[in-house]
Amino acid sequence: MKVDIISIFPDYFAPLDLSLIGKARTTGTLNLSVHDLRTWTHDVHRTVDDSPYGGGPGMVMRPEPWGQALDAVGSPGATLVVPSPVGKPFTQAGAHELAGLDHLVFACGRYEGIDQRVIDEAADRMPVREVSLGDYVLFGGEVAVIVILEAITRLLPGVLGNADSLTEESHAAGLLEAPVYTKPVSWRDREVPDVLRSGDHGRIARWRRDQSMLRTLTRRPDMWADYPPENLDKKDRKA
Ligand SMILES: N#Cc1c(-c2ccc3ccn(Cc4cccnc4)c3c2)n[nH]c1N
Repeated sequence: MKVDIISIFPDYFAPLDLSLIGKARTTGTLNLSVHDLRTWTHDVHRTVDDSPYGGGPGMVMRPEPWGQALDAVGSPGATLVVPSPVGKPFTQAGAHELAGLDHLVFACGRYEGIDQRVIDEAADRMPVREVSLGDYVLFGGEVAVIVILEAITRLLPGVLGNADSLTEESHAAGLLEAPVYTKPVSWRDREVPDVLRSGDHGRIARWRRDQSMLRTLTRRPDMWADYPPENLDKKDRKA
């Protein structure tokens, strides 16, 4: 997968050299490039923002640098992903959709956002996905791109050592994950549930499914209302 990120803070993405994303870059699974939007400015101050038409607080990102950046970085198979407070909520299903694409271009806005004409003009020549991480306001899109890119990269072939980690993932099945435990078996007078030490894999699977359902019911009634998701195999539908 080819990924290009355009930002006025390219150093924000230094963490993407670490851990499993860094390994995915080294192995070639992820072909990631980060670009400084100011590359496409031509004034001495390398200006990327200006005051908003119609007045109002803050500044807006100018369209010209973005237009030239997308011209330079885009490709016939590219999809533009724009983190935004007004975007569609980003979900695991959205991560799966993006993980199946060949080329993603992430546009990291700042200030009060990017001139709307950049999004509209881009949509005339490529798919555009405006996505939001949640109902809170960040300073810009960079943190969202790191989150989105991590969710996507986990789904790419060969990135997660144990492929079962993906197939057993509860979010994919519309539930929250069950609690996890490791050694020691007793810690500060708290014991690992006996079932997890029973060696009875069927019983363990049922316990984990029950815990996932209980957590989802009590913590995420919105998810519970949609459970089971349409995409769930019939074999997984039994309680
Ligand atoms: N994804 C996502 C986001 C953002 C987000 C993303 C991109 C930009 C670019 C600029 N801002 C700041 C800003 C813009 C408009 C009004 N108020 C503040 C951003 C916020 N905030 N919250 C999320 N879940």
